[in-house]
Amino acid sequence: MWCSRTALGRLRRIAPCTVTGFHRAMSTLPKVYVTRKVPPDGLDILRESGQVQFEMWDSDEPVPRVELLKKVKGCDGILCVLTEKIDAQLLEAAGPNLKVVSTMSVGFDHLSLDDLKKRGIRVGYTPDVLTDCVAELTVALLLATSRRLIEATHEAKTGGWGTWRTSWLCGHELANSTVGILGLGRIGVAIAERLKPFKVKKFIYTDVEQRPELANMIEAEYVSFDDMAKQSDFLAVCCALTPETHGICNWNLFSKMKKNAIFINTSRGGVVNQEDLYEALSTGLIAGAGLDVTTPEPLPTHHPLFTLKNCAILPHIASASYTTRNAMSALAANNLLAGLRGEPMPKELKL
Ligand SMILES: O=C(O)[C@H](O)CO
Repeated sequence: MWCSRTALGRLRRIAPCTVTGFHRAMSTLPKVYVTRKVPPDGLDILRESGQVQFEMWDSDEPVPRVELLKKVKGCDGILCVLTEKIDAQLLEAAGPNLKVVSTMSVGFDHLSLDDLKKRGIRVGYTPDVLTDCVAELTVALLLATSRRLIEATHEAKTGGWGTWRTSWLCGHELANSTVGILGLGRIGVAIAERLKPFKVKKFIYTDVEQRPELANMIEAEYVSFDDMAKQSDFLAVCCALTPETHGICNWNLFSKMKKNAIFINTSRGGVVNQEDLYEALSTGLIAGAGLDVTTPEPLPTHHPLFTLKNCAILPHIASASYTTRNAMSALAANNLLAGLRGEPMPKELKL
């Protein structure tokens, strides 16, 4: 249950899947469209601010594109989630009033930054508030993959559990291992901090440049991309999806990795070439993969990756705790309001 002082019931429902703020009648206030039912803390902030009139797509399903294009017309601000493409077409539909786009996500690959910049539209996002939650899930996924937990519970439930056997369901342990981090930021550091007590021998990282301040926090050594591939027993992908990182985890990477290596991705599916990953997993080139993100999402149930025992797939839940999702919605609302007031946002993306 969401931790909230204000339930959606306190908002006025005017049509299926649409909720408006109390201030809608005061038509001089900036107009905002909220593209998804967001957790209550953010809604409370918008409503109690008295600074905006807002309308929300009151559903857990994405707003249809046609509806979205209609609804953003004339808006001063948009509060969106990662499933909405904020591109030239949408900005054109919104028109010249649009000043702020606030996304309830740390990732921003769904935003066309060039088009936003060209139009002088400011962008808010939600880093930091989800770091602990994402790091926690990444560690859980890494352990579930390396110790084959999903396979093991399946065996136990479906009669595969015979007598105790010497090498049945053996996996790989963290003690004395080398953990590689692809893209060292706040989340990479938080993952390493959580893994350290498991007696990891060495942390290494690679990035477009060295990050000494962050690296010092976890005593991580900077290595080249190839060396990270060659040395890592566990490789955690933590980089943002950009044109530079698109498909960066491909055959070139997997073919250099150790046979016992475990590949973990909780960033974006687009950084991985999934055909190459399938090949690497199915031929034993690497030992296993844990994915919280895929392309597309949802990944169709007939996708070949689902047939592999050594591939654990989660439905993009890294930030899914009640506390974190509420904090993300509150930060997204505060970013939006600050942007509309023309003030610095708590977390603004520099364009
Ligand atoms: O970008 C984000 O915020 C995550 O992927 C979803 O929590």
